[in-house]
Amino acid sequence: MEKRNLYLKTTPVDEAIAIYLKAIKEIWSPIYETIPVTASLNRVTRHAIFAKYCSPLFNASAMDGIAVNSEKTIGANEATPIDLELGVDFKVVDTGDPINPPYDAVIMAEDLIDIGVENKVRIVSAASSWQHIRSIGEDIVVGEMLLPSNHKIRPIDISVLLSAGILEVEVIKCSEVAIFPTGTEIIEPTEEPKEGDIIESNSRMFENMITLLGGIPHRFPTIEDDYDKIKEKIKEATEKYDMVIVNAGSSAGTEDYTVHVLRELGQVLIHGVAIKPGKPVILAIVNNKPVIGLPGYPVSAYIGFENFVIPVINMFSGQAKDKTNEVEAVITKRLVSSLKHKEYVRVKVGSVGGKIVAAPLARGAGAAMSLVRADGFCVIDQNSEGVEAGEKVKIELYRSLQEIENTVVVIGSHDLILDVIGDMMPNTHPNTFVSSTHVGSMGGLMALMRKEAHMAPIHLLDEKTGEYNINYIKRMFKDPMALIKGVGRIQGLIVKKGNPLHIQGIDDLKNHRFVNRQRGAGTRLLFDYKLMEMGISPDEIKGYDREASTHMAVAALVGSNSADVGMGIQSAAKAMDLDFIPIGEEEYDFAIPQTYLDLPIIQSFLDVLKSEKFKERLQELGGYSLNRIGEIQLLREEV
Ligand SMILES: Nc1nc2c(c(=O)[nH]1)N[C@H]1C(S)=C(S)[C@@H](COP(=O)(O)OP(=O)(O)OC[C@H]3O[C@@H](n4cnc5c(N)ncnc54)[C@H](O)[C@@H]3O)O[C@H]1N2
Ligand code: MOO
Repeated sequence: MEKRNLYLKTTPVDEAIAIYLKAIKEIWSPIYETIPVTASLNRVTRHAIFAKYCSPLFNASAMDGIAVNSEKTIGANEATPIDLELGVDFKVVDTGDPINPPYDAVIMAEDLIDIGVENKVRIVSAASSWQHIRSIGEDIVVGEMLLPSNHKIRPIDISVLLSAGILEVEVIKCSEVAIFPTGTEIIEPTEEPKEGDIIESNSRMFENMITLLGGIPHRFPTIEDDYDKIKEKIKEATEKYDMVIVNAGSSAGTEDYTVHVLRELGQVLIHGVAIKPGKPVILAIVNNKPVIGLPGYPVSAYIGFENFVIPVINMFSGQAKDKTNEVEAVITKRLVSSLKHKEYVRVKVGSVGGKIVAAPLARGAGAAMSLVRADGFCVIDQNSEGVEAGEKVKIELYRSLQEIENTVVVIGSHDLILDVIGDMMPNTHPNTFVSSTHVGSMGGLMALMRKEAHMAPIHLLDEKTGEYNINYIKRMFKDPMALIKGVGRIQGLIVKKGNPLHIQGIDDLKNHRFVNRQRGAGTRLLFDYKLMEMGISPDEIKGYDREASTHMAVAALVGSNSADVGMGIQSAAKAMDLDFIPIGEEEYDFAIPQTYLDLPIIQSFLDVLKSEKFKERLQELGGYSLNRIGEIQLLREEV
């Protein structure tokens, strides 16, 4: 067997970065360059910059009107107006025109009275000297400091520098960063993937993160898992660039060569940091340049970049890391974390009834969508074993609090209609958003009880009455509740295209591989109801205990031949190009406390739900009936 890098010890995050930055400081000194001011946006000044010219450059009229000598206007009033003559007593000026002796004041055009005599105007109040004149140097005086050293240049700074006669500026050179994806399984996004292939995506993320930081990325083609090739490319890059990122191959796989190459070429200061995701980070110095190995999983790669690449680029550009926006929130789910690492849990954040709540998203290092969906991170310190549901936690937010407050928090059963509403809301009602988390109908009602959501989309069949939703809400809630009617959904069996196993109904499931929904999901209840009606025992269904958590997940399992059949909605089958056998129609509605009904964001949500455009989009998806959509049913009178 080939050699693996089994690393038993990981370094705490703060210690790792301190060791690394200290080592870089010893070998690095900043490089400067002089560039035109016009091209200096976001660059960082080396020295303080002082004005070469005054601004204004001369005494200038601040208004359109006439320039006068104020002495000649003394005594003017309604009873004793004064008439002034062009060329003798005044000169016509526009805003910005120079004002020179004998003139020392400007009267605005609208304060002049036309007396019908050519070249004459009348005034009925005196002008004070220097009125409506911007005097020389009023804004900027020669020699004044315009910008300090180590200042990041903004658009207004460029304008002021130019006004003060500065054409060039000495700035810190941008860091040029080489990026190397590695891995024999990695293909270009334009190639057709075969089994085992992974589409290259991380280097594009790094490239853009570097650009946002003001660096210059140089992204290279993927290097296959070949020791000598990796070695040659890294060595070459350290001769040309300020920093090198090597992606993947950082861990313990038999083809994870990065750390061995870096040990041969230079010095590996750290391999393995107490961070999750992101553990196998490598911090090295080769040829007096920092070389960072980031793990291959997208979330690990992102978090590794945030924690280790950003501090180095910021050090190079003399900048501190942007302060993260921190808020305190109540965590909606228990999070267990090991004392072995600091953990970055991605969360969705909402503001419900004056309380900020954070719902954890998928924790896997490969779950890139958790980063896309997240509003922030809940960072669990290395010395903490986790947090209990309902505990207060600190969240590093990367959306504004205002956006969070304008977001309808929807937790419950998933349906594609939530994605459609989420897509439409910000367009039809600017600055309003929908965030939806999928935990099944019962999970949604529980979240509503804990006041962690505004509404819960549910489809819960009462097995006794055959009625949907209402009884569950009445039974569970003391507070006055309402039901916003949603859609009728046709539920059925999702089977492969062409239905090769000739499945016609629940009767036919016995010999096939079934995939069920999770306990508490409405679809699961309907399935159990149907089994009961038909007198079939769950034991007779192969795969009854195999659970998927969304309709789309069920469809994906059938589509990939990992299951023969599953129960779900027609739109999921359609989206995956599968066949569908209808079993029954269910009511997918929104449970909501009555107190939230009048909130402006809920009103916007209702507007979208009732709009023609929304109905059109659902018709395109198919599988829905829309007779009562948007109707509000109050379930208990308010007390
Ligand atoms: N026995 C052990 N195995 C693993 C350990 C460990 O401690 N012992 N650590 C795990 C952890 S934690 C992580 S994180 C991963 C990181 O592994 P590598 O950095 O060596 O990365 P690969 O194995 O090459 O790839 C992981 C995954 O990411 C995909 N990938 C790689 N490059 C890209 C890219 N440019 N764009 C998109 N996706 C990429 C790759 O195909 C894999 O699926 O190791 C665990 N294993
Ligand atoms: O460090 Mo790995 O990223 O935890 O999965």
